[in-house]
Amino acid sequence: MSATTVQVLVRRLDPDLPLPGYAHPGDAGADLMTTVDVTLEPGERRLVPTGIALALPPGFVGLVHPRSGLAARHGLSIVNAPGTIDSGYRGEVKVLLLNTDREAPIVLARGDRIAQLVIQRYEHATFVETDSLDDSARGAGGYGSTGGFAGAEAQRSTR
Ligand SMILES: O=c1ccn([C@H]2C[C@H](O)[C@@H](COP(=O)(O)OP(=O)(O)OP(=O)(O)O)O2)c(=O)[nH]1
Ligand SMILES: [Mg+2]
Repeated sequence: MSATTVQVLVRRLDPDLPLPGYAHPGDAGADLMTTVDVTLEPGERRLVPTGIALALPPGFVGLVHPRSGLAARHGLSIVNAPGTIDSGYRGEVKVLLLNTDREAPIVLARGDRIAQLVIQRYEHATFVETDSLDDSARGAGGYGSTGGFAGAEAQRSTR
């Protein structure tokens, strides 16, 4: 079964690059490209233009996610992952890339696919103030209250 589709108007600010596209029919993310050549030194971050501006319909949000292949192979990430593209935003979509590698620079060329845009529906809440919240199984437990990973437990027991 394929996903439902929503029409999104796109301005190509850089007409020589293609529209965002899905690599496979079942993919959640449409790949975004850099319009510029960029070299990120180890630890460096850079706001990179994608050459597109969107008009997402009301009730939809665009989330800019890293690409896992570039993350695994080169350490390329996104500082604010996932970036939020509001439906009212008409400016250029940009990606705040980060080279997490400690040693190697990451060299990107114009047209390289640097991130992926996931388009989702969202809800707006009405925030209703109250003095007490109902009980739940989790309660106020968080930040590792259910345990960590095996290595962390082993480290603790040897201290
Ligand atoms: O990765 C991103 C994140 C955001 N934006 C654009 C679209 C978004 O609608 C706008 C504002 O983003 P956000 O609300 O995350 O940033 P802010 O720091 O809260 O800025 P603002 O005060 O403009 O809301 O910036 C991008 O192009 N790429
Ligand atoms: Mg904001």
